[in-house]
Amino acid sequence: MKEYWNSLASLLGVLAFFQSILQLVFPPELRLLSLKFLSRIFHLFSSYCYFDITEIDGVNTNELYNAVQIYLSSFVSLKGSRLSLTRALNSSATTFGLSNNDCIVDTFGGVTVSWKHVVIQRQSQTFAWRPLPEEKRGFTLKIKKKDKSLILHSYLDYIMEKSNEIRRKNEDRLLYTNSRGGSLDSRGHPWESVPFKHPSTFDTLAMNPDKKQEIMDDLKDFADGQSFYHKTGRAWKRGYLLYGPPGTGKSSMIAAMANYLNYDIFDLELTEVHNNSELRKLLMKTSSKSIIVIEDIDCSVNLTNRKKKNKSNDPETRCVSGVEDGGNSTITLSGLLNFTDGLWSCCGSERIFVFTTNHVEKLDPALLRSGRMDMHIYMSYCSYPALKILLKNYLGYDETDLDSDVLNQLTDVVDKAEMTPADISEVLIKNRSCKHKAVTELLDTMKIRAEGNMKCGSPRENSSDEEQEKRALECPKEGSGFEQPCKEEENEEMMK
Ligand SMILES: Nc1ncnc2c1ncn2[C@@H]1O[C@H](COP(=O)(O)OP(=O)(O)OP(=O)(O)O)[C@@H](O)[C@H]1O
Ligand SMILES: [Mg+2]
Repeated sequence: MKEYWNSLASLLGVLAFFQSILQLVFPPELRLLSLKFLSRIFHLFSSYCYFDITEIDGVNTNELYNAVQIYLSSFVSLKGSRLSLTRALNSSATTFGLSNNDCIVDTFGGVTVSWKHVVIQRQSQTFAWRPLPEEKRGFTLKIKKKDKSLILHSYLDYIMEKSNEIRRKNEDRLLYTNSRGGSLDSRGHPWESVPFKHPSTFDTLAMNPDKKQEIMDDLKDFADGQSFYHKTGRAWKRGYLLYGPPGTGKSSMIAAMANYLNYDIFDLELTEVHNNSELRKLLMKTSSKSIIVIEDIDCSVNLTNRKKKNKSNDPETRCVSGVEDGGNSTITLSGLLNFTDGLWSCCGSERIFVFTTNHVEKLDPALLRSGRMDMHIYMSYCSYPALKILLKNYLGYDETDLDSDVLNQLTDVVDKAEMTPADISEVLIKNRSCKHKAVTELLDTMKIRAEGNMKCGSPRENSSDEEQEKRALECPKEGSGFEQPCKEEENEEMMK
């Protein structure tokens, strides 16, 4: 060991000697080159090697940088002496980080490695497609040359895995939005995020318990299904279509799904996306273990002037939204389908697509076919089993807490009243300080609604939930978001 230090000291002495000679002999421009050359020689003899992990790799964010930061923050608070502390807006967790130029030592598989956080000021920008951060940040990993293969193969994978685990466990999950349109922030992200705090869970969701259990089982199977999807050659993704009247819990269901699986949510505002390539970029920037949501998909469809301009007979190339200007600034249905189904949909894994609509009959069947939307979930008006959940949630009431006569009346009227869980919640919240009053007022409201429905003829009288969807699938063009070109247009096409 002593010998080693002696030889290192003499090598450094030689380097210093050469440097002073260089300063005397060489002009300044050659000095830099010669120093680089000497440092190469030094590294050649050194038993260490170094890896730089920069925050931004070209134009993209370096996932490894983020992973290292999260991984180190999990134990840096115990080992480090000078730390940087951060807390995101609305976040409930404080994050520890290494300060500028500070080092920390870690061990993996009996091997010791050293991490250094390097922050340097970026030179003033002359021209850039997008503003870059003022600082250039990165980690330098220092390891012994002989440990290179262990560290590069196992340690970095371990860090990625560990950081994902930590992120899921400690960090608030995030709700992302693309409200900024397609523009990127200084770190190259098209999505903005806030901590996701929606309290809805499957316990609080009022719906038929069997249906609820079926959905929960399906989600669990999906989340645990890595090997199944791999074995069967399927992309590890799943699509759910939630449809039903307003206030029946579609958005609450999405929140419950995210809370159940511990996934982030990417809430895609389709009207902010200008064309297919922007849509693809947004998709590429979503992370694994996430739910990608398009709410009210029928309302994202802009039919203005579509008949005149869009003459394609192919339903999959019709315009979905945006202003048409020769095809460059529109999203086509095929673009949307590729988003959920095509090759690009497989960049990343373990992702769930959820579309919601109040009018399933307005959707193009291409969107509904299985493989795209694997499960169609009808969120219905409040049924008796769902009412029981609401009474438990808001009043703490079980069936046994209710008078048998009231119970019978509720059972009798609940379906006829066709009230949404949102309507019922309103009555219960308003009277929650007096439980008895809450129940009687709810019963009265239900009776009035049921009577009204009897008089006017309920829109649902002649069709069951499933029938509604079947009808929509059988004659999708009526009122569809993707109408057939009219006869005149068809003739024009044929003349060409
Ligand atoms: N099934 C349900 N279980 C529990 N609460 C519900 C349910 N449906 C609605 N609610 C209550 O009503 C409110 C509105 O529900 P939500 O936003 O989930 O409805 P939605 O179906 O998404 O409506 P829209 O079609 O207008 O988007 C929620 O805040 C929730 O408290
Ligand atoms: Mg909603």
